[in-house]
Amino acid sequence: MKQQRLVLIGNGMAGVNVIEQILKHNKEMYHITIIGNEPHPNYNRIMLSYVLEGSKTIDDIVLNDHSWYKDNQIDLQTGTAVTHIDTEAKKVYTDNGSVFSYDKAIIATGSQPFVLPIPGVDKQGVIGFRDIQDCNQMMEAAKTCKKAAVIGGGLLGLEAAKGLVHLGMEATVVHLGNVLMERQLDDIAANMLKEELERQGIRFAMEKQTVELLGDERVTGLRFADGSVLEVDFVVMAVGIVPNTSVAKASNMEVARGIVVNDLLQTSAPDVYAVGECTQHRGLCYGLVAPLFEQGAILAKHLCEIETKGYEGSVVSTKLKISGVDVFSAGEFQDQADMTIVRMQDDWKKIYKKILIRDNKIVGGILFGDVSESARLQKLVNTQTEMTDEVYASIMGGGACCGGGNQAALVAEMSDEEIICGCNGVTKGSIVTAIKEQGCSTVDEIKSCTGAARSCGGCKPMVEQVLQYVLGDHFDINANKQGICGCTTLSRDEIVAQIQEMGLTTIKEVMYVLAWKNPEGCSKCRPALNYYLGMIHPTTYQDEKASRFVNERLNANINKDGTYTVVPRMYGGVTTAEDLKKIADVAVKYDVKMVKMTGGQRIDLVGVQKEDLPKVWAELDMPSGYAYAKALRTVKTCVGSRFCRFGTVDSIGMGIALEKKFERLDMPAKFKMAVNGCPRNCAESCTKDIGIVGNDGGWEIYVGGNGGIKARVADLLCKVKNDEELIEICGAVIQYYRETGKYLERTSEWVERMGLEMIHQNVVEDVENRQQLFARIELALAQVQDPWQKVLQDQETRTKLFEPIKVESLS
Ligand SMILES: Cc1cc2nc3c(=O)[nH]c(=O)nc-3n(C[C@H](O)[C@H](O)[C@H](O)COP(=O)(O)OP(=O)(O)OC[C@H]3O[C@@H](n4cnc5c(N)ncnc54)[C@H](O)[C@@H]3O)c2cc1C
Ligand SMILES: NC(=O)c1ccc[n+]([C@@H]2O[C@H](COP(=O)([O-])OP(=O)(O)OC[C@H]3O[C@@H](n4cnc5c(N)ncnc54)[C@H](O)[C@@H]3O)[C@@H](O)[C@H]2O)c1
Ligand code: SF4
Ligand code: FES
Repeated sequence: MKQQRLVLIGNGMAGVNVIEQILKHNKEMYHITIIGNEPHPNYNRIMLSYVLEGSKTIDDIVLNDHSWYKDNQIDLQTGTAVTHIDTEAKKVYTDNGSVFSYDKAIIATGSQPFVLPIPGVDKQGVIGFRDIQDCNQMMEAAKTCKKAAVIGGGLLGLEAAKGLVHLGMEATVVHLGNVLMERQLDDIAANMLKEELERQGIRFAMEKQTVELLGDERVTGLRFADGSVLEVDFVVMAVGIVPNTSVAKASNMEVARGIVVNDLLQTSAPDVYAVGECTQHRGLCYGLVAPLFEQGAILAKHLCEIETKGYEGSVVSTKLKISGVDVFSAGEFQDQADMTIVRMQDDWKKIYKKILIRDNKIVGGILFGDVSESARLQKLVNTQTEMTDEVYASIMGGGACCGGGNQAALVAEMSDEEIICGCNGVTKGSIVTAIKEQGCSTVDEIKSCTGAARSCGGCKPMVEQVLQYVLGDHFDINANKQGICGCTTLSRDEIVAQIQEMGLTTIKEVMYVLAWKNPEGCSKCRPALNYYLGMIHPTTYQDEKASRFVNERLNANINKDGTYTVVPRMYGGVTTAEDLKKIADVAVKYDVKMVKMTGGQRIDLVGVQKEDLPKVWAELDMPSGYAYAKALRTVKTCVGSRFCRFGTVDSIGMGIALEKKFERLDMPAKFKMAVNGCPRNCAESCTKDIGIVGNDGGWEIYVGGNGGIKARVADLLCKVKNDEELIEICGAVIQYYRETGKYLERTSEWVERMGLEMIHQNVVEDVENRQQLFARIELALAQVQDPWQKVLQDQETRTKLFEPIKVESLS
């Protein structure tokens, strides 16, 4: 049979998903041309929020690279905009003069950001957030701009604001109404959300109508209807979207808000279909991916001449993609007179759950703080399931309901066409096929085979349920589990729990009792176990030097030429003429190759021979700077109130006090601090594990900053009024990190994993818990001793570790 020519206009998520499905149904039926005006191959637009937030790169979000088009003999035209279609001659015209004939055409041109019709929107520094180019522009702007306004407190605006805060900008969300995400949340959930986002550093200007963007060429501020002004140097417009209908309009097709389509996604022109955000179906335009995939599944079948029932519309659900903030909303969300509402609000744990019931059928729901049942709630809303005691118990918690059994029943009832992974449009049927025909037996295998669970991860519990449903007893939920290394399938938390519960005291014992595959362990698990055991048993554990990395064994940093670097401590970055003299004398005497200032305000003696290390340390007679250790490295300070005219507090004094207090203690990874005398932040608190800034007569405490390979701006944890509280909270944060961090996990990752809220709850709000953490860190600190003092007093260690091996001459 002769191949028909299929032209897809728009190389985005909805259109390419249709093509993927057509290729699955019938690879031979069409010769396919895809015309897209972006310069990139198809990518996952929803992941742009993660790119901005820094947890993904552009490469990570490409869905189909150029080889996919080539392998499927698809003619891809990038950077090409379609101008119009001659629907009688069946030709597609583009802005570069090329023309493509078709038998069938699909318009999938998506939407564009709505731009407020106010003066100044065309100034430099004002953008929407829709594509890779916008994302790149925001990342570039963050290098020079300081203050951003995000107009619009919907899903996009909030995700953009969080991304900008991550990039180091001060971001204010300017919102028209008095509640955020008013299309998905009721007042209670919206207020909880706002509080949480404020804690994460986002600022809000609520009930503000922007009437003008100020500035000459470049934006300098926003003027509001009430006359007030917000000074900014960058603006992101996130006030909604408008379907891209220009191609359809120029081709005389029926267009309302979107391109009008029927249940088979047919437009008013013969053989021209439309799918995705550009469409209007039964009066509705959608702005989320799940409905677009549902439309796509139907269109692909129809184009492959497979019988299908038409598209009847979708019940939408949303999940905000901001780490540490769990919000989910599905279906209806505002109380109505004809509804019964089930509501649970826990202000202490910051959890809110609401189920909306009409005629005893579940028609909507909101989850905040605990979204573990989101997939289930979504399904209940989609199928308008009857409310029962069991459903109540499983969603609201506290009941003995066996969620698993019900989940299984839910999965069994789902049709093959139902979408399990909303982000990637993966149906139950595709997952079942991947299990039955491609032998997938773990979530990871399903992920790489079908794409399910590869974006927000919200569908993972449902994917597990499908695996359980198809494989029955053969499904091993633990098969997905990644142990801390190849020697075990146990996670960090499981190992720590077992050490505590079973009272395990040595590395060997842990490996034996917990059935390590490799009885000797490996270079990954041995140092980790050494750390966990030391952290759990601070007074009794005998540190196993042999299980530490070489730098820590020798208390010095090894260089690539086999020499070592010596870094003496300089508390708070302050030194004395006497110490400088000693450093100079040692450098001359031991022929040190380089004397270098470090970024942490101290001095590196680079290029010391191994055998000279004990002598160098003895002559320096200064404390070790721990530059080799997974422990507190430096506390960087600014001049502060002692000399600086802006200084509001004694940052040097506090820096020295903190460094003396918390030095030498083992932590999961290296740890850096900084103390600043005012918000000018000369000592860069924002990139430190704990950063402290003097402000308003007190201190601000920031956590989770990192200036290294994966830069992250620290989050404001809290503000305190006095020095004692500051030291206690810092101690509690460090101990909480020591007790819950994974070995080698920096606080930047730890804060993301735990969530700022959880850390705040444990070290700030719960005063009793904070004091207990502080008591435990005091106990651990009481055991530490300068390692070089120990070595200098121990001739056996000196000989074993540092003296050259003498080779006896045989002659
Ligand atoms: C930052 C961000 C985060 C999001 N997060 C989520 C989320 O978490 N969950 C969710 O469900 N949804 C989310 N969305 C919405 C989701 O991305 C869209 O619903 C989805 O991408 C729409 O798919 P589409 O194919 O209809 O449009 P698009 O993906 O926009 O694709 C349309 C393509 O057509 C091209 N085009 C337009 N006109 C022409 C022309 N004349 N000629 C050629 N090409 C043209 C466009 O450049 C574009 O590449 C997010 C959107 C953004 C911007
Ligand atoms: N996690 C997700 O699911 C996700 C993430 C990002 C984007 N999206 C989708 O992308 C699309 C665009 O998102 P969006 O947030 O721009 O759209 P939206 O329509 O959901 O929200 C726009 C917000 O801007 C506010 N607003 C309108 N005019 C304003 C004004 N003059 N000043 C201040 N605020 C004003 C509205 O009250 C509304 O809350 C939507 O379809 C959304 O669903 C989804
Ligand atoms: S942070 Fe403030 S107090 Fe410290 S040196 Fe800079 S300007 Fe002075
Ligand atoms: S629903 Fe987001 S990854 Fe599946």
